[in-house]
Order: sequence, then structure tokens, then C-alpha cells
Amino acid sequence: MPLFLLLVSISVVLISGGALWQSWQHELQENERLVKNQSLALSRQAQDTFLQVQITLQEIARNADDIFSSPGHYAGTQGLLARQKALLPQLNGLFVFDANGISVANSAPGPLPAYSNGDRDYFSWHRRHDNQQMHIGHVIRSRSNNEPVIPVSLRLDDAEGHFRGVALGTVRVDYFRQYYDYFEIGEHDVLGLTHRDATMLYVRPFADRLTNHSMAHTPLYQKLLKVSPTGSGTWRSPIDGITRIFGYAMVPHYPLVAAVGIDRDALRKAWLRTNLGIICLNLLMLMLVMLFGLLLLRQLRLMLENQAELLRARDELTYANHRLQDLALIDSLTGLANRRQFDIYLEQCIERAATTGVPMSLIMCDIDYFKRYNDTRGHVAGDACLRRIADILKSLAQRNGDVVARYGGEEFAFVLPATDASAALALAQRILAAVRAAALPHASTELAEKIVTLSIGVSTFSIGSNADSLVHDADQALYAAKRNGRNQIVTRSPTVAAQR
Ligand SMILES: Nc1nc2c(ncn2[C@@H]2O[C@H](COP(=O)(O)OP(=O)(O)OP(=O)(O)O)[C@@H](O)[C@H]2O)c(=O)[nH]1
Repeated sequence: MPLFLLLVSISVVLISGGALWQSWQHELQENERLVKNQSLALSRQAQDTFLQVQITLQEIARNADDIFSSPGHYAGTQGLLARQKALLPQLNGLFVFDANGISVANSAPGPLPAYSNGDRDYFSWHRRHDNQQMHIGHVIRSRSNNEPVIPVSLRLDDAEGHFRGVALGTVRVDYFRQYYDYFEIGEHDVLGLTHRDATMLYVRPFADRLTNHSMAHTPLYQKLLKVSPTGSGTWRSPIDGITRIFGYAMVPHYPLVAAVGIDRDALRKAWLRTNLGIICLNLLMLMLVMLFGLLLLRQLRLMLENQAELLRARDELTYANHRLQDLALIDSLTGLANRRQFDIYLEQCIERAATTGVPMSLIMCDIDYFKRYNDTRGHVAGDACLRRIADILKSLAQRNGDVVARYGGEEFAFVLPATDASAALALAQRILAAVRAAALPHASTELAEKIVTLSIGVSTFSIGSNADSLVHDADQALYAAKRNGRNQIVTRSPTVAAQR
């Protein structure tokens, strides 16, 4: 039973725990899907943003000859560059530089700056790379209005294919900030755009603090991007130590990666809050099962104890009954059958003899001059003598069915089923001889040997006999033996003579 209770409790814990574990795993999968989709949305927005800038720069590249020959049409607030810039809200400015990095035209108001941008990374990159590939750089501060911008540039070549300068569009970091602010996210959740070389361009909520910070050591750049252009993963951020579930997506055609991360601890707390009711219910169920089991166990134990108690009481009663029965049928002094048992057994044997016709006999023995024995040696010695005689008689009644009884006082009786007169006489002779042979001293006897002796009367069943007549006959024979001088046998059977 305790094992069963344990098994039930373990099952409840396993089932409840399994269901909750599955629910948590489902929650994780759902959120992985969510961050993956969100990162795809950010990636698509970045792609659109940079595609528009690319088209504009390509347009500028096509018009490079015209710009270099008539820069006045393009520069200034009324110039073509300013009008192009006004069409794209993500742009901070459009610029055309000559081969030395000096402004040829730009969309900014006022006179063209005299300083060179030849020191900028994007400028030296184009100078080094002889191709028309668009370059997206790291975040820099605009020299015209100090705003953080992402430089997007194209190399310009002359008719001979020599480096002629650079067309530049600066994309406002704030444009991404505004877009990312539309998303409702948790306190420690992040949305970010990073360069393919692992440099952060913008990450909400870290903003400027982590601009151009390298993410090269994160699993995103160490592992995930090498395997798949989109996906998800969970890791502990080296920046703030928070473990997040990340979704990421590379921006098609551009060296950019969009990523979204949600705080796994906050997610777990929210999940726990939602499932608190179920968890409490499961715990309650477990407690109820255990309580019920314990009550049942206690009840069972009580029942078993009661049963054991009942069995014990029954055994005691049975023992007492047997004891009573023994007491009712056994003579306490000698241990022989008592008078009651003698009467019952004699009736049974006579009935059987009457039915079967097989003869049975009765022997009555009486100690001679026992009153004198008592008078001279005392009652205690008298009792001891009775016990000795009883032992001798018991040892002689060895045949199955023979019963020796103390008939009363110093008188004993043998009930002998299936015993005819001569067999009974033979046993009587053995009895007489055995008591004589014991030679128990009896100084006050009238007999010459001065030992304890018996007088014996024998009667045998004949047609018409009953218990009374059989006892009467044996008694009569016994008295005859007494009258004849004691220490002898008298039988009522006509064929057997009296013996001394
Ligand atoms: N010690 C003792 N004596 C007993 C017991 N039962 C009977 N007696 C004594 O046995 C004696 C029997 O005496 P009587 O009936 O006169 O017979 P008796 O003295 O043997 O004489 P006869 O039978 O004629 O030889 C009595 O004195 C009883 O007190 C007993 O259980 N213990």
C-alpha cells in the first residue's frame, strides 16, 4: 500500500511536471517563431531603406559628368541633390566628392565646405576598390550637422575608368530609432541592426552607447550566420549579462543583419504568472492524493490491528474452551478421565456393542484398606498413592479405545471396547500383578504382604445390558472380591472363575 501510494504520487508529479514542461517548451518555441518573424520584418525595412538610397546614388553616378561640369544645378537648397534628398526621409544628406574628397555638390544649405572628406573610411575604401559595388560603412557623425549617420556610397569613375570621386548618401540612425520605437517590447528586449562585419549600427534600447560596438564574439557571428541566413538561438549577452532568445535575418543584397532578442527570464516569469493557477492546482491535487492515501493507509492499519486483536481473542477463547473442556472431562488429581467422561464413553461403547454385537467389558478396581492408609500416613501421602496407582493403570491401558477413569475416591474403572470376558480377565490379572509388583508399602492393611493391593470386579456386555447394569455387575463383582478377602478378581462372566 505505501508503495502504491508512492507510485500514485510519482505519477501525479510526472504527469503534472510533464504537462508544465511541455507548456514551457511550447512557450519557448512560440517566442522563437515570434523573434524570427520580427527580425524578418526589420530586415525587410532595412532592405527597403537602403535600396531607395542605392537607386538614388546610381542616378547620381549616371549624371556624374553633368554634376562635375555644372555643379550649380545640383548643389544648394534648390539643387537637384536637395530635391532628391527631400524624397527620402531616411537621408541626412547627399554628397558628391571629387578624387581628393573635396565637395563638388551636396544637398546641404550654404556654401560648399572647403575641407576634404578624403580621410573617411568609405572614401579610401572606394579608392582601393575598383568596382561599382555600393559600400555601407559604420556609424559616423555628420560633419554638416553632427547627426549619427550610416554612410552609403558609390565610386565614380571618369570615361577612362579612373577614380573620379565618390557619391555619398548618409542614412540617419534616427530613422531606425523612430521605426524601432513603433514596436512594443519588454524592458530588456532588444531590436538591432548590425553590419555583416559584426559592428552594431543601432540597437534599441542601448542607442548611442553601443554604436559601432563589435558583436563578433557572440554565437550569432561565431556560429549561426555561418549556418543559415535566418534563424534563432538563445545566449547570454556579453554586454548586460541577460539571457535572451534571439531571432536574426540577414538583409538580402546588403551586408547587414537584423536581430531581435527577448529576455528569457521575463518570459519565464510571465509564463509562471499565467500558469500559477495550474501549478497550484497540481500541487493541491498531489497533496489531496497523498492525504487520501495516508488516511486510507491509517484506516487499513487500524483494520489489520483489529483483525489481529480479534484473532488473538479468538485463540485465547479457543484455548480457554479447550481448557474448560479438559477440566470438565479430566480428573485433576490423577490426570485420568473423570467420572463424567467415563459415563459418556461407557454409553457410547455400549451403544456400539449393541449395534455391532462385538462384546465389551468393564473393570472396576478399588484400593484395599485405603481409609487406613489415609489414617496412618495422612491425606497427602494418600493422594500420592492414588497418583502412583493411576500411573500404573494408565500404563496398562495401551490398546486403542481403552479408557481408564477415576470412578470416585479410591476407585478406578477400565472401559474396554471390543473386549470379551476372558480378555478382560487377562487384563485384570495384569493390573493386579502390576500393583503388587509396585510393592507400595501399606503397614496398616489387614493383608499379610503389607503392600497396597487392589480388589477387582469385571463385567462383560451381554444382550439386554445397559450402562447401569454393566456398572452394577462390575460393582457386585468388586464387592464380592472384597468380601472374599480382597487383593483378588471376581468376574460376573459365568465362564471365568474368580482369581487371587
Ligand atoms: N487421600 C485421599 N483419600 C481419599 C480420596 N478419595 C477417597 N479417599 C479416602 O478413601 C477412603 C475409602 O475408604 P473406604 O470406603 O472405607 O474403603 P477402604 O478403607 O479402602 O476399605 P475397603 O474398600 O473395604 O478395603 C476414605 O477414607 C476416603 O477418605 C482422595 O482423593 N484422596
